[in-house]
Amino acid sequence: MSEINRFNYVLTKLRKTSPLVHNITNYVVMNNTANALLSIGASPVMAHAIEEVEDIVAISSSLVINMGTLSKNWVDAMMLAITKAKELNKPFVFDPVGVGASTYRIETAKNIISRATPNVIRGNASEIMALAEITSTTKGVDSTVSSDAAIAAAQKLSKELNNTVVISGATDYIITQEQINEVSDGHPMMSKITGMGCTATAIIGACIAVESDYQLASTVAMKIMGNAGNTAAKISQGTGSFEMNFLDSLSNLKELQ
Ligand SMILES: Nc1ncnc2c1ncn2[C@@H]1O[C@H](COP(=O)(O)OP(=O)(O)OP(=O)(O)O)[C@@H](O)[C@H]1O
Ligand SMILES: Cc1ncsc1CCO
Ligand SMILES: [Mg+2]
Repeated sequence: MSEINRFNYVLTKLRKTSPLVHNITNYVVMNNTANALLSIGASPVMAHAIEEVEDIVAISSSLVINMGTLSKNWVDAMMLAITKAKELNKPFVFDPVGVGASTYRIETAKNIISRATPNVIRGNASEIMALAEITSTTKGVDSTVSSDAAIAAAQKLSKELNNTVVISGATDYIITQEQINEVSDGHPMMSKITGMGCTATAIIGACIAVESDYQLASTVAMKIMGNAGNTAAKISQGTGSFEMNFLDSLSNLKELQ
């Protein structure tokens, strides 16, 4: 099977099975993320109450942990959810939003990773470099370095954790010890709308729910982002219409190119 056919096979599986994806994510992006998951054909649930996260993990096909807007109760809920996901063998993806920007984020990211290894980690270049404890200049939640600058950091992380590490940017790198996949689709406008990275992570969550080759699943997710971004950019006047057109493009995406 050609590479693009393998990608489309994963997309078809996603649309056919419509997996329930459990998100513990941030206040900023919660609505966009849920709509993006629905648009691509997955079924989102946003749930962070300590009282219910274990039950929600149990009925979901994957878990997305995003540390965009942290506070104590949310972190406690994340830890419970991660433990349950590992116990039940459900895949989980981690988005270390803004790690490096504060001691709290650094400590929380460390605690999350040591609770159980995320099957996939997706961040921008600054975040991946900070996570790999390589000197970085994280400024808030946006990246200050290009994605290729973080490749060595991602390889180090992936080797230590034996997982898939995704660096997003103009070119996305989807990295394991064995292989580096690259996706260069997409449009610069994508970095001008908040939460596009969080959407990428959530779509990785949807793909790992249906494909157990997590590097392949993550590559498909970044292709989905890139294809929809390309299509949306062609018909958008600016970032506002781009955001709306991006959802249209996700829902109308027939086949990955
Ligand atoms: N210059 C660019 N050209 C093409 N695609 C891009 C560009 N910059 C970002 N993207 C795409 O935008 C999406 C988000 O990546 P980005 O690295 O901006 O995430 P992020 O910094 O974590 O975003 P956020 O924290 O706002 O959610 C990815 O799918 C990536 O491929
Ligand atoms: C802007 C912002 N601040 C915390 S989370 C978030 C969404 C992008 O990650
Ligand atoms: Mg981000």
